[in-house]
Amino acid sequence: MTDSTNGRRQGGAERHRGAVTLRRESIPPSTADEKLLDSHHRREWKTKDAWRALRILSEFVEGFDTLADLPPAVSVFGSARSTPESPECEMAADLGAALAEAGYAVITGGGPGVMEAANRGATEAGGMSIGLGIELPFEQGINDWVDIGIDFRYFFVRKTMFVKYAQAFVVLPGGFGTLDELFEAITLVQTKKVTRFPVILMGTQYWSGLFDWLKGTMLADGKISESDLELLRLTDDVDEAVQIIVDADAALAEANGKR
Ligand SMILES: C/C(=C\CNc1ncnc2c1ncn2[C@@H]1O[C@H](COP(=O)(O)O)[C@@H](O)[C@H]1O)CO
Repeated sequence: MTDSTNGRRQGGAERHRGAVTLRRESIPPSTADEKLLDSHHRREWKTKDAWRALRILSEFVEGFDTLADLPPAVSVFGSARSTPESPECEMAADLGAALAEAGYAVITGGGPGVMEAANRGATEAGGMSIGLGIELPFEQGINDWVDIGIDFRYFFVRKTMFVKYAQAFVVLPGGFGTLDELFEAITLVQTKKVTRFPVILMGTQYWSGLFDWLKGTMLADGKISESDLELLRLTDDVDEAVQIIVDADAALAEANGKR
């Protein structure tokens, strides 16, 4: 690690474990998630897992405590690898700004690519920008456009926060991580574990192959129903995406008022 001209160390690899920041030789070879889920270390189950449960609990407490006062929010997902000039990052920045202007906080994974673009759009438009980071072997730290950032050790604790504090999910082009978040959300809505809320796919060309497969194979083979497919909305239009969310909010408020 070299020293920069202002006397501060240049940034290098960094790992975040809850409140703890680890650098250089202190970075462990594995993550907390890996240690929890690894079935090769059976002998640790008796001695370590009970303590891990307390750590998991503390992550829930930290998340609930920090996010409890958020205004209505939308979780935005997408690739960690997209470059700032990519069409999906431009769309994410526009979306972040439009959501902020409509009064929604924007929640992302706090990483680079689409996440950073959405956080940037929200911040530049004067909105609230949230980043829920995750400890990963190749993590890059929470992006600079996040106003409130939390670093999680455990994926499942972080995912609870994405769902609990969001009025809607918007999913832009991405890889496995994005698909995981998309299908978790849609499964929670399908099984009525959460109140029906919009799950919007943006980047119609990117998603069309998947959508066609869901319709032509999954639906055709009876593995999902027509109403399940209708849970997904597709658009490239930022204003339409925001309108879907606003309308769903209004419908929910009316339904709650009638109860
Ligand atoms: C891959 C690189 C950095 C990874 N950093 C991440 N930081 C925060 N959140 C992440 C990161 N990588 C994945 N995620 C989560 O999954 C989704 C994106 O995954 P995908 O596989 O790229 O689609 C995203 O929404 C995050 O919640 C260095 O380039």
